[in-house]
Amino acid sequence: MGLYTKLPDDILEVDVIIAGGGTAACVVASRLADADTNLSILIIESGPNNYNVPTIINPIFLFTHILPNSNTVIFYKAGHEGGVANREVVVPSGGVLGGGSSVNFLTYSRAQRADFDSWQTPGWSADEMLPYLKKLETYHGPGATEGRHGYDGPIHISSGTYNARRSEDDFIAAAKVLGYPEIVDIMDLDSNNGVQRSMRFISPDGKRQDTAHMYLHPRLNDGKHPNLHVLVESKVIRVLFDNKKAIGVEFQPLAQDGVKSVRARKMVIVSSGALGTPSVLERSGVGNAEILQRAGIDVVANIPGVGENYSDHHLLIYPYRTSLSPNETVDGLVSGRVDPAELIKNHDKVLGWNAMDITGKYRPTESEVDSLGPTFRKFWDRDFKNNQNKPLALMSLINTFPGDPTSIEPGQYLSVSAFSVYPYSRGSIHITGSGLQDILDFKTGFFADAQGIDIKKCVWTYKKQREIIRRMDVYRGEVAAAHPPFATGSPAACIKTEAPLGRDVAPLEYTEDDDAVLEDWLRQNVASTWHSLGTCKMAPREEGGVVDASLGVYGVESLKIADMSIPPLNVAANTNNTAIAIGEKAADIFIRELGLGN
Ligand SMILES: Cc1cc2nc3c(=O)[nH]c(=O)nc-3n(C[C@H](O)[C@H](O)[C@H](O)COP(=O)(O)OP(=O)(O)OC[C@H]3O[C@@H](n4cnc5c(N)ncnc54)[C@H](O)[C@@H]3O)c2cc1C
Repeated sequence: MGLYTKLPDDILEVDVIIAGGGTAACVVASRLADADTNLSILIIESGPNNYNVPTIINPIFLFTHILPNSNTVIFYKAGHEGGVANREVVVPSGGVLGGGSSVNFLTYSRAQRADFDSWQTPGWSADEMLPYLKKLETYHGPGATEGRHGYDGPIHISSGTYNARRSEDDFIAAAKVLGYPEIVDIMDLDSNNGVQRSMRFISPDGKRQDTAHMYLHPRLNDGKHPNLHVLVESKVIRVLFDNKKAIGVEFQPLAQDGVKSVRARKMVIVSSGALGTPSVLERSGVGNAEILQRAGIDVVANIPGVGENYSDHHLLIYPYRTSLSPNETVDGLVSGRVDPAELIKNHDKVLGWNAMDITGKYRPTESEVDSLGPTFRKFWDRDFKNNQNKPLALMSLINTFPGDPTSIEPGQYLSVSAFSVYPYSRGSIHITGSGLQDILDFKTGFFADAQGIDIKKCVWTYKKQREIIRRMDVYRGEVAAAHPPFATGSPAACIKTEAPLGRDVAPLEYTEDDDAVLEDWLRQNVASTWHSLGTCKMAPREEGGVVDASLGVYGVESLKIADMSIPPLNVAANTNNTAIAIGEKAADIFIRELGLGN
């Protein structure tokens, strides 16, 4: 099998090197390997191998990957930022073979039609991306709109082996009262403003559908791809150039002293993720000349867009007390009352669950827009009002308390993971020195937009999700410590209740003081949704672009980027599906340019 922790001495040169072995990279490598089995390909991944690791292949262990001692994610730490009450936000990102697809929360979510179209790049419109969205999947869900899904691709999309039907039905009924109907397939690019029973990156028999297991490992193991090589536990330092042509990479094996290098005859593809790719480029001399010179790097190409335009979604998770039973949440597992080894031994059906049974895309009513003030109204009218395809927020139902279980009474909890989309604020990530050990200058930009629109979106989202949950039969009050500290006596204050409030309960009223408390709390608590993107955007060079429509880096030759660095604008979706589709599209482009296959 061509998977190594130390590169064999006889591999000095290959045709194609892929720097990073994450979500998009595994797709690109596999499709290139199929197109020509003689093409030699080397993936270099900084994280460990993921093959058959129980916490990866069994969806239920999803939360373990973001624990502080995790060795499957990279924690990118930002500096102190005013928009987030001077906190240092930490953004986890995939850090294992398979990248984010191997550690993520497995929610299947597709971008909206308007999102791909907004990129305004030939070849990347929604109609042009649909074939790739279909090619990647075998869809087992209910499809409302004909022709929108694929039925013979590597990634199985299904509802998995388990769900908590009572809370699922309850949420759907509560959301309906507020004007958000159940939509059978909200992921068809065109549907919006409703809720769906979750489809997941889980096969019908309960296994995670990451791109390493579904694309790469089968080819490494089938004996038919002898020229496909994967080096793990080795970090790419930089791309090597001959004049302006990319001819290889320099890398640091984590368990060995000394820097190594390997040459690429035809192409180098950087696929280290939106937070990893910019530093690889900058250490190679491709980036903003001033930043490079400050870091002591010789400039190969002055491309000021590298590391700029960072965006994410703005996440808040709101927990609630419930009347659910132990088999309807994963609180037992998260708090250590359930033994994971027993679940595995018994092939328990719960292993194939991600504890998130509902997803949804939501827009405010016109009167809710008015309640957010005249500046918000101006932006809404300009960017959303007449484009019914664009939601303002996405929300998922999580069947657990996802924080520190010792901070709450043992019990059964529900949480809403709520994130606003299309952020106006932008951040950046840059190197400060030439080595891997030099800290990165990372700004998330969260809530930094001058007009304060991004925080208003989260104000609306907070109120909306709370109204839905208050109408659920299983609702028993908020977990007050994880909600804004509204004044005692305010109608908005958190409550405990022993009985449901009913679907027709009157909406909560928020005073100006409550709104101030809410905004302050949002700044202190907003977090990453792990949907980093945009740091090497695909756009004209004079508009801050880093790659062209064929993913070629401006100013140099034979250097490509294929990962979530390239979307110029954000998408109203969890981003894994878009990353895989980018991998599929990139592979087609590279196969054509390399003259492979037919
Ligand atoms: C905790 C978490 C939960 C998420 N939940 C969901 C979800 O439920 N649904 C959804 O749709 N999306 C989700 N996402 C987002 C989604 O998984 C990512 O957008 C997607 O995986 C990004 O793919 P990528 O190819 O751009 O980068 P990645 O998959 O992150 O791949 C980059 C790879 O490069 C490697 N690397 C970095 N630097 C170097 C270097 N210098 N040398 C060598 N290798 C390097 C990394 O280790 C990584 O494996 C989640 C992400 C995370 C982290």
